[in-house]
Amino acid sequence: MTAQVIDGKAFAAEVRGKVAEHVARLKEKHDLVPGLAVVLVGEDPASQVYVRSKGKQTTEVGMKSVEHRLDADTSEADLLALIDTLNKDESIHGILVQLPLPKHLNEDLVINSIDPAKDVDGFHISNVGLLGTGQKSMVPCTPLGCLMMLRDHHGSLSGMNAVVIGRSNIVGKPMAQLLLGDSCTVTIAHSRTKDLADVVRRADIVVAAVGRPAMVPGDWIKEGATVIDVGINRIETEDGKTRLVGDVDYESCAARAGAITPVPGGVGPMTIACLLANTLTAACRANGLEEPEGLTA
Ligand SMILES: Nc1nc(=O)c2c([nH]1)NC[C@@H]1CN(c3ccc(C(=O)N[C@@H](CCC(=O)O)C(=O)O)cc3)C=[N+]21
Repeated sequence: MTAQVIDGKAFAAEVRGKVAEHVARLKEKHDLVPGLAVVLVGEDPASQVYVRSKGKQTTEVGMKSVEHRLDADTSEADLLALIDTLNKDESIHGILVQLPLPKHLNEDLVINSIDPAKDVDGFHISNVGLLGTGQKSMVPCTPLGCLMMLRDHHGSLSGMNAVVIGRSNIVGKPMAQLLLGDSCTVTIAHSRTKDLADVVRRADIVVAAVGRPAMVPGDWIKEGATVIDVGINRIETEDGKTRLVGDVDYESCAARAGAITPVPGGVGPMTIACLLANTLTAACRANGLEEPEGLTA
């Protein structure tokens, strides 16, 4: 079998098209422009990749984009003061603080100071609790993007065996919650999981989110399974250049899977599209307006 390639780049463009349409309607009918503020502290390289396309795409769909770049040695008090200002700013509906933060800043404290209604990353403890209990929340962008691709490919996910490799708060855990919400039988595997190969071999859906280049070989994949590769690892090639690879060994996994997301061009673009979708959702909720369909969990 050769896997169908799930084109995240094309799907993300479709999602952005829907967002743009809805944004245009909000502007026309309600004179409302959704606004997204991104706060970047210091110069983490992974965050740079992300910020590059993000501001451009935000304005492309007709939303307001604000960027706050702070020095790496910014104090916690100063960062909290900025978040407080953004919380109170009615033109801002979404606030994203780029992670990781420099070590002297308490990440949990900072994230939990964001107004949960503006927490477009879905990382605030209130949103985590709402998602975990099946209530309306802001859903983390990467898992939301993965869910959209899975729903698009399969229709219903009900009863499928899903294995999530990775237990991070930003991908693994919320991904598992979303799959559970769609009635999958969910296993969360991680670095200490015994017989990981056998666990993965049972999966109809494999979501790899560990951050280790090509750590899932093709012979772990059940024939016909769907493989969602969340990893974005920059590795050095023999000729001294760098290249992006995922957490799964693409060639060997594609040879066995029914469908697979590539890296780049898979989950990454969907993450940004979902950030825009979440900002739109937040703006609608803040104004008591109908939410866009198919852009939330
Ligand atoms: N609070 C917070 N929320 C985040 O969502 C967040 C963050 N902090 N910090 C940094 C990471 C990184 N991240 C990426 C998203 C999309 C691509 C993406 O679109 N990648 C392209 C490739 C880009 C390239 O070519 O270098 C792709 O996979 O096709 C990459 C990285 C979001 N992050």
